[in-house]
Amino acid sequence: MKDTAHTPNETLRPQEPVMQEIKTDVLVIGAGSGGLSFAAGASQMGADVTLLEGHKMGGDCLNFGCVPSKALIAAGKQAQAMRTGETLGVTPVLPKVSYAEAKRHVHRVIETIAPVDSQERFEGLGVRVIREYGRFVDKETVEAGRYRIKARRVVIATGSSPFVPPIPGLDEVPFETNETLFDLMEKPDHLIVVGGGPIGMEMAQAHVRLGSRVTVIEGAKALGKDDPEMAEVVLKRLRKEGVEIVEEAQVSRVSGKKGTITVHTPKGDFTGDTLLMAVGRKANIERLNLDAAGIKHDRAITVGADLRTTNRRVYAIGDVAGGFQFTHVAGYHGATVIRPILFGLPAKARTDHIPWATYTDPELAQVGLTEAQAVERHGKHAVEVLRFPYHENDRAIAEGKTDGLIKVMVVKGRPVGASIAGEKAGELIGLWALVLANKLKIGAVAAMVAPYPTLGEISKRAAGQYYVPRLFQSDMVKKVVGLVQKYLP
Ligand SMILES: Cc1cc2nc3c(=O)[nH]c(=O)nc-3n(C[C@H](O)[C@H](O)[C@H](O)COP(=O)(O)OP(=O)(O)OC[C@H]3O[C@@H](n4cnc5c(N)ncnc54)[C@H](O)[C@@H]3O)c2cc1C
Ligand SMILES: NC(=O)c1ccc[n+]([C@@H]2O[C@H](COP(=O)([O-])OP(=O)(O)OC[C@H]3O[C@@H](n4cnc5c(N)ncnc54)[C@H](O)[C@@H]3O)[C@@H](O)[C@H]2O)c1
Repeated sequence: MKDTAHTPNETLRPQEPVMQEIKTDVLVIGAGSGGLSFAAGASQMGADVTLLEGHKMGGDCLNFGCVPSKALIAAGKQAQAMRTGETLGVTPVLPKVSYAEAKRHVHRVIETIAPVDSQERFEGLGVRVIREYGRFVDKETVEAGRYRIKARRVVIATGSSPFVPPIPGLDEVPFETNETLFDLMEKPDHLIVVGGGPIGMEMAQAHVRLGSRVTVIEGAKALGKDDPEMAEVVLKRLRKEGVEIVEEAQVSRVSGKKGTITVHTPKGDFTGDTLLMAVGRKANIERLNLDAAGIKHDRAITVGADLRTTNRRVYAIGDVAGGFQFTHVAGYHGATVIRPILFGLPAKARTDHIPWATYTDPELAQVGLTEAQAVERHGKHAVEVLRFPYHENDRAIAEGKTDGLIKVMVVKGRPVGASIAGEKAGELIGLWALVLANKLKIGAVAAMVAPYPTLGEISKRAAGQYYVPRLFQSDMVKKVVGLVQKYLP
């Protein structure tokens, strides 16, 4: 026998990995929308940045979220365009849909965008990228694989994962989440979606358009985070396209097996061949060992408006910080913490100017307060609600996209919120996000000249409503005009 020089103890124990120490200005944990935004900015401004990613570069948005969902929605939109158009003189046809090809489109879109979020790109920017999960071992040290990292500041950007509720029977049936759905290559015959939030409704419409039967089971109200009047515009269209939407139907039990799955609710039992769970998110905090670093958390990490945790050296941004869960919010958080971390200057993240959009057709978009929130915050008498419908917009009429409306909530001449349901609502809300971000008066929008004929004119027309009672229904204005006309040469 060869070599018996080691002790018996050593033979039993695998060799300890040699820990490599790293000292860095900033350690970023998580390479999703938030972590990457921060890392790109901080490294280009001269900071020594180390970035940990345990799974895929780009995080949820690129791999399992915004990007694949919008790509699949695009396939559904194309199929729907072929089914419609009779009123425009174009004979509709029944589209031949290859679900697998639509999914290949999804994967190609991810691959096309992936280089922007890649390890190579970030290393090119000077970021030290380590492909490991990180966990705190004390207040200023994080371990990741064979690395022990000490950082002056830490940014936690570990995002969120699909929340799977403890519904009886769910552990015994196969189900999809946003992490598996985009790899499913076989078209569901009957997709049961549990959860009528943005994920559920976007995927419900994409699937019904691609030829699946779809039932959405919602425990409360579908699209319940939006203004109900605006949400109804979308729900009406989805129902018209064949999506069955069952509201106030909290799922009590799930039963069945692969291919035949039944969801039991107080409103009845619903059976399909594929189940998608889309009932919200849970923050990715389990692996972080937050207690070792003195970082307070409940379901998400506790932060103040400055995005600082209870450990003063550590910040939390994006989905893991609770609050709004959107890619643009994660990016905004990343940009916000650049100031304190790189320059030692104070910075606070605002929430009053954050827009969001749900990419159903028609789209649903919001910034600031909804009508109900504005009334609750400012009182019924202080809030003026300006409205304008799509069916009075010439471009919408020309294109046959007349479902929808805009509502703008104004307090003392300043918009505090805007809601749009209709064609390209996600694009149109940008103007109102600018207004709210800069606390502009409604007059700024009324003074804008919008090109004719554009959907964007709905914003100007809504703003114009502010002046209708003040100019067109005012006895005083009429008196002044009468007087001036009397003496004007
Ligand atoms: C189906 C779907 C559609 C969506 N559509 C939109 C949309 O259209 N528009 C929009 O604005 N938002 C959308 N979102 C939300 C958006 O994806 C998230 O808000 C965004 O990705 C959050 O970014 P983040 O940086 O906080 O986290 P993530 O993007 O989730 O990134 C976190 C990263 O951290 C990594 N990580 C976790 N723990 C550790 C650890 N301990 N160590 C190292 N790495 C770790 C993860 O692997 C992940 O890569 C959608 C979400 C879903 C699920
Ligand atoms: N277009 C976008 O920007 C976009 C798209 C998708 C997701 N997202 C982000 O991802 C987040 C998560 O989306 P989501 O749709 O999973 O969550 P969500 O929390 O917005 O909606 C989940 C829905 O599931 C319902 N629900 C919960 N438990 C249930 C049960 N047992 N039975 C029946 N219904 C139940 C809730 O009442 C709720 O309406 C969103 O809040 C959003 O921030 C954004």
